[in-house]
Amino acid sequence: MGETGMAYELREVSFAYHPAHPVLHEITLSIPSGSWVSLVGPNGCGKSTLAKLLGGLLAVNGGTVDVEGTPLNRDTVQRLRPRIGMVFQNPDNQFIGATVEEDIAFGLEGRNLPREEMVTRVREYADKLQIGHLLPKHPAELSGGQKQRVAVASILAMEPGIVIFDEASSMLDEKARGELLAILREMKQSGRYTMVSITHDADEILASDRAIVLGGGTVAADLTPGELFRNETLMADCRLIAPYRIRLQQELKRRGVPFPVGLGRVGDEEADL
Ligand SMILES: Nc1ncnc2c1ncn2[C@@H]1O[C@H](COP(=O)(O)OP(=O)(O)OP(=O)(O)O)[C@@H](O)[C@H]1O
Repeated sequence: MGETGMAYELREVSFAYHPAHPVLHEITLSIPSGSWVSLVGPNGCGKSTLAKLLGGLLAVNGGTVDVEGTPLNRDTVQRLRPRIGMVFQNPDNQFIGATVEEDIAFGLEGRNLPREEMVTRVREYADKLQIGHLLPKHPAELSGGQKQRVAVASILAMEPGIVIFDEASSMLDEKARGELLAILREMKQSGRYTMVSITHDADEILASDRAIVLGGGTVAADLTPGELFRNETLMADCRLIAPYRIRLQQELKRRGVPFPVGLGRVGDEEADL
């Protein structure tokens, strides 16, 4: 039931939409069960492509993607796909049902669950995502943030071992983005999910365990969020802006001013900024 998340093992993964233009070249990478990885990099470097390979929406041209020791391929993809949830950028494109309740139930319909269990599960995940009161609503009645919470509820109701967020918060306002981040943090804390998020949001990166920087079709860097934020070249390449407190710390250090006690630091790894 995905109680501890499912691990990824990528070996020399290559992919091209057109043979003349390779996008990813021999990527080797481990994502341990229950960990949360941020995938960052310049525009067009292949983040979404890698997310689709991880989600089984695209097939590799070379190498292997193992999910919990099973290679993701034509023979296994049907079985593994329901264990891998994906949340995309545009909340409108993900709504399938006529109501929130139908939308969350939709993915469960192929599972042959007894009707009562299905209703209980829809209610359980709607409550977890604090959208229980929205169950009878039509998508047109919801805000972008509410629609993204429905998308997450629909996926979590399937009890996946892996959830991939592809710029899931980028179309949301600041409040909704904060709410989605709180959900991601809770998911991480539960230990039930392995998570991959493609994001430009510094707070989201900071909340993850590790940042993988894609560049030149391969893994250009694999480091902690603190290390990434300290690396001004990588930050600029990836068009990322560090969280405010870290920028403040850096600016004070540049000017030789000690960081004021009591302002708090962002994670232990920032101690030597
Ligand atoms: N369906 C497609 N057919 C052909 N080429 C594609 C397709 N999708 C993406 N590409 C190309 O593959 C490369 C990688 O695109 P991808 O969307 O994976 O990058 P990305 O890092 O997610 O970009 P962004 O940060 O702009 O979202 C780009 O050069 C893009 O133009």
